[in-house]
Amino acid sequence: MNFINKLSAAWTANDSLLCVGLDPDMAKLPPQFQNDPDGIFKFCTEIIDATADLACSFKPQIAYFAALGAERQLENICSYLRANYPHIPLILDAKRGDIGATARQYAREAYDRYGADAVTVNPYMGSDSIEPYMEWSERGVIILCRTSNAGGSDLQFLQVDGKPLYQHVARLVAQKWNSNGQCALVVGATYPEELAQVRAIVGDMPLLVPGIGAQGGDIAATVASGKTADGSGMMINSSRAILYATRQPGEDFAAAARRVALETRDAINLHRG
Ligand SMILES: O=c1ccn([C@@H]2O[C@H](COP(=O)(O)O)[C@@H](O)[C@H]2O)c(=O)[nH]1
Repeated sequence: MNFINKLSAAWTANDSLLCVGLDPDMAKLPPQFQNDPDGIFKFCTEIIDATADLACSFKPQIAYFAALGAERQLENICSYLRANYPHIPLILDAKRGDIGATARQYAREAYDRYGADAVTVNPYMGSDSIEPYMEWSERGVIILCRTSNAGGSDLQFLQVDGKPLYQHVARLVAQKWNSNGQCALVVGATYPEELAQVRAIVGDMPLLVPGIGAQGGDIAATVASGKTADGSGMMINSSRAILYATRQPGEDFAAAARRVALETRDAINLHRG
């Protein structure tokens, strides 16, 4: 099954637009994992087991693994996801961007090494930097459009022919790059007005929407701005707010993660119509 169909099936199966982000920060892990050479794997797989029935996707952010030399643990987490939850899309958040020959290696890393259903990429280097990913025609290519950080405005808001650059990216992807129907866009929940603009440009294209939870994006405004006519169309990501949800010392981290994932999934669903 291709990425878009798998995502659509997961929206329905789990009645969820929630993407659970896997950003394991060693300093924030429960103490039992901190000196364990397999601690990141154990932490992430417990989070996955606790939230898998509430999520439409999982999104490991590669920097949290690479910074610690923990790529092997990321490989094992991806294998675990594919073996135990093959119906839930795995999105590798890598934000890659390079010339075609190098991009092909990044695509191999995401799709072959990690077995990701989709990978995030940066559009700044243009179409030939994106084309290698398209050769994996069943996999998704998720392109940065209007990112959730304040500094995203420095370039993404530059006016080009009377429109902000992020709108040109949305139009370019929807009208040209998405010829095989495998593209999605990243649009931050912190900018609901721009999210609505992107939705108007791209029709039903899926959007990866980070920025709720720790970044403070408003769930009601996000859903109202980004949903498609059938009340879906988004993978709304929350990472730290779920991973580090314990409120009291001694509280079980996985149970706390499940509690927040459930609250978030249900808060999103309240506004889907
Ligand atoms: O515009 C973007 C693109 C990607 N991200 C990534 O999403 C998560 C957000 O984590 P939280 O803890 O929920 O804030 C993280 O992996 C970012 O690298 C983003 O935030 N904004």
